Amino acid sequence: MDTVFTSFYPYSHSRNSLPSTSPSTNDFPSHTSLSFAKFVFTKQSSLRGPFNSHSIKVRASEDGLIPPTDPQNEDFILEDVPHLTSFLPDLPMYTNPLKKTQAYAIVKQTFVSPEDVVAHKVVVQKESARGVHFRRAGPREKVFFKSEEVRACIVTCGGLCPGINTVIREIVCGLNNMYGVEEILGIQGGYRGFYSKNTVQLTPKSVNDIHKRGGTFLQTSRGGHDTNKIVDNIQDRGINQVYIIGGDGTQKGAAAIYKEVERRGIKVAVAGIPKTIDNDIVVIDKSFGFDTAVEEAQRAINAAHVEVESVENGVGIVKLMGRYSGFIAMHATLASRDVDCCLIPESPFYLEGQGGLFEFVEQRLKENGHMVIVLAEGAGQEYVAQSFHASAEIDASGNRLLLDVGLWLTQKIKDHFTNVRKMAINMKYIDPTYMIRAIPSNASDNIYCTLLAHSAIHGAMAGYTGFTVGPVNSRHAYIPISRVTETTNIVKLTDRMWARLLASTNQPSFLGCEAVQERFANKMDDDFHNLKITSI
Ligand SMILES: Nc1ncnc2c1ncn2[C@@H]1O[C@H](COP(=O)(O)OP(=O)(O)OP(=O)(O)O)[C@@H](O)[C@H]1O
Ligand SMILES: O=P(O)(O)OC[C@H]1O[C@](O)(CO)[C@@H](O)[C@@H]1O
Ligand SMILES: [Mg+2]
Repeated sequence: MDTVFTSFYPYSHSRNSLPSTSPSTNDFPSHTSLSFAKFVFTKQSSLRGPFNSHSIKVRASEDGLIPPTDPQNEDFILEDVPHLTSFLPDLPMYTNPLKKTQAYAIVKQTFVSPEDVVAHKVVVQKESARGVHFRRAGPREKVFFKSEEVRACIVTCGGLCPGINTVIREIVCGLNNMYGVEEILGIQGGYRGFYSKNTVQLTPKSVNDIHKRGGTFLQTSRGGHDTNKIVDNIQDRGINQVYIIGGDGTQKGAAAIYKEVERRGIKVAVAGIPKTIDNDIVVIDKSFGFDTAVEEAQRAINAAHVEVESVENGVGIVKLMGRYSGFIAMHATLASRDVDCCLIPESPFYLEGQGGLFEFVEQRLKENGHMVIVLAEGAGQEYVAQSFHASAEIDASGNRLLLDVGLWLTQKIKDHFTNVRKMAINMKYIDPTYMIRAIPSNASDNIYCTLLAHSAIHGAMAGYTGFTVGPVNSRHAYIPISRVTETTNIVKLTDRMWARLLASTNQPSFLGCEAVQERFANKMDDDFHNLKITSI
């Protein structure tokens, strides 16, 4: 049976208290300097997901490496992030200047222990395996950049999201105030800005109040990722820390940049900060700006409710963002209490017949005289495509462009009640799509953005690269980029949250129809997401 060894400590216990002379020699273990690292092991059969580049896989018998016998650590997995020393083994390291800064002068425990890890799953049973862990984010005692040597850049890609400007501001202010970094460049207009636009110099002064505005101070774009041109540009400009803010597509781009940097063997730390209004990035608890968007969605839902309760047989439809993941719609519905029915991409629905949407609308109109439907933009796309005979279009990044399910549903309900039921209804369709993401972040998202920015800075300064930061069970962690791009976060219909929504709205689950049941059965397995994407 294969045994998997994972490097656990960047340096051994005895080496944690390194002399404060700087630069010190690098004693980071490379993949081969196994004697410095403590290993934990697990049986390969118990592993889920791919290994990142910092996991070490060896056959004990082939390599003659016998793991320390530690029954306590059996089944403990560290999904570690790459480090610059894995391809630049002789990099010098320095004492972290943080302790000398105003902010951290009296902090009791300034540095995160290299032993600190964050558990992926916190609900366990007595007999559970210890499972997957990520390296805890935060400042390290030793850094791999001298402050005056750092030349950082920030880029924002993909769609907007509340809080992007806060992240930009806090990267600039954090680098400057905590590490004394002066050279920070803004890459304008997304990935293509690396090679097609001039950079802007970012200072704490120039970004001082950008967090009060929505959007991105640096502008954004889709498409235009050309890895070679980007890395050429990074080299030409002497950039050695790259902070990349964006969604799943952006993180894939960040992984490609990291790999090319590693191939060229240049000292450049690549840090990803996950951004997605749809909350569709896996592993992390929640994406920044999500709460703000849900809050803003309340205004649209409230408007719909006011409109429909003021007329006879009022039916309100509110369309919210959510390409493949219905989190915004689900959370906005749960928060509002004015919503009668929530339709999301993950949950199939049908219109006609017993247990269908038309029947439910009629029932609610009879009971209450009005009703509100919240609709995620990605819901029911296959029906809309059939009705409109539309061909698939994609954006510059290759994302499928969605058809307007809100308009489609509005028309379907109108037709049904006017022509079939001969019943007058008052339809109100509200489409606040961009309004919920084009606003500044709320108070809690602002704090969250600050933590993300700081975690990214500490990680890059400590020499980590090819990582994404984010909270895992409320603790910020460094997560290998590949881990957050391999799959997409979707609402699991089998989880209690969706059951809570159904229990709150008392809407039909739409499982009465045979065709839906068949699709639902397919969706229940882990491949649901892939099935969904290809089927629409
Ligand atoms: N597989 C990939 N490899 C390299 N770059 C990619 C990849 N997918 C997307 N990108 C690049 O990442 C950038 C953003 O991608 P995309 O438009 O899909 O937005 P996103 O980051 O997923 O954000 P959002 O959640 O707002 O859609 C684009 O410039 C695109 O070219
Ligand atoms: O900004 P664009 O290109 O119109 O894209 C909108 C899409 O971006 C997102 O906000 C994030 O992926 C989706 O919810 C939405 O479908
Ligand atoms: Mg995306």
